[in-house]
Amino acid sequence: MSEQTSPETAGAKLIDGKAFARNLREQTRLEVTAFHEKHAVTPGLAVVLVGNDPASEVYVRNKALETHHVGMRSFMHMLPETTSEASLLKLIDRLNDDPEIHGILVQLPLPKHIDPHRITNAISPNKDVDGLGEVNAGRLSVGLPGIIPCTPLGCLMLLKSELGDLRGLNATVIGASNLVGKPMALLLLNEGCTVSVGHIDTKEPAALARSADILIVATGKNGLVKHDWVKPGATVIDVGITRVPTANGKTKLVGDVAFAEVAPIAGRITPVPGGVGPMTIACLLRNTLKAARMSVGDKGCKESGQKNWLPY
Ligand SMILES: Nc1nc2c(c(=O)[nH]1)N[C@@H](CN(C=O)c1ccc(C(=O)N[C@@H](CCC(=O)O)C(=O)O)cc1)CN2
Repeated sequence: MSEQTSPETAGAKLIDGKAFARNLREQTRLEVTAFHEKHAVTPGLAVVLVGNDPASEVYVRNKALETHHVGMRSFMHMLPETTSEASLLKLIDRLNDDPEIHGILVQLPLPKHIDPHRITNAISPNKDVDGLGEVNAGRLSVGLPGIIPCTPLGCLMLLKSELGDLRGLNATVIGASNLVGKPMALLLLNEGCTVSVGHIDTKEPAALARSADILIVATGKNGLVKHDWVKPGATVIDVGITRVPTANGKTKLVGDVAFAEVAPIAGRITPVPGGVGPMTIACLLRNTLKAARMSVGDKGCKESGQKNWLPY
C-alpha cells in the first residue's frame, strides 16, 4: 500500500481500506477459480435479511453483488419484518442441510421480537461465516482456528499489513459488542498485544485510549474520540459508521473518531468511509471460501497461492 497523507491528516498516514479490500477480493476471485477447477464446487453464500432497514438493505445487496464478482453463488432471502423466530429458525435448518450452501449469514440488527443469539447460534458452525455462534466464538477465545467475525478480521488484516508483528504492543478496544469489540480484543490478545477494553461503564475511557499504540473504536457514537484520547503516533482504527445530515440538506458518513482533530496526532488512521467498512464484505467472501474448503477437506492456502499478507 502506498504512503498516503492529505491536508486534513497532516502527518498521519491514511490506511486505505478500500484499496486493500479491492486487492483482497481479487485474490479471493483467483482462489475461487482454482478451488472450482480442483473440486468442481462453486462456493455458495446465503444471506438472510428480516425487515426493511434501509442501511441493511444496501449491505445485503452489496454482499450479493460482491459474491457474484468473485465467482461464488449468492442466495438471498428477504423476509418481512413480521417473520417469527420459529420460521426463521426453520429456514436456517434448511440452509444448514443444503449442500450447495457453504456459508450462511443473517443480517444484523434483527427485529426486536427475534433473539439474535438464538439465531446466530442455530447456524451450523461450519457454515457460520459471521463467526458469531458459540462454537466459533469459543474457538477464538481459546486460540483455536475457526471462523472469525468479518469486521474484526478486516481490522486485523489492516493492522498486520501496516505494522507487521503486533507482539508487545498496547492495544485498546473501545466498545465491547459481540460483533466487533469482544472478538477484536481476543484477536489482538492472540497476536501478543497487551489488550484493554473500554465500554459504557468504563470510568476514564480517554486515559485508557491514550495508553494505546493501537486504538480500535467501535461504539457507534460519532465523534466520540477526540485529540486528547490519542497517543502521538498511535494507529487508530475507526469502525464506527453513522450517517449525519449536512448543511446543504444531504447526508454524509462519519466515524466514531473526530477525524480532523485526531489525524494530525495519529501515526496512521483509517478514514470513514473507505477504511474498515469495505473490509467487512471482503472478509465475508474469504470466510465463505474457507467454509467451502472445509466442506471438501481442502486446507487451501499454499497451492492456491495465498499471499503472506493474509493472516487467515
Ligand atoms: N450479520 C452481520 N450483520 C452486520 C455486520 C456483519 O458483519 N454481520 N456488519 C455491519 C454492517 N455491514 C455488513 O453487514 C457493513 C457495514 C459497512 C460496510 C461498508 O462498506 N461501509 C462503507 C460505506 C458504505 C456506504 O456508503 O454506506 C465504508 O465504511 O466505507 C459494509 C458492510 C452491521 N450488520
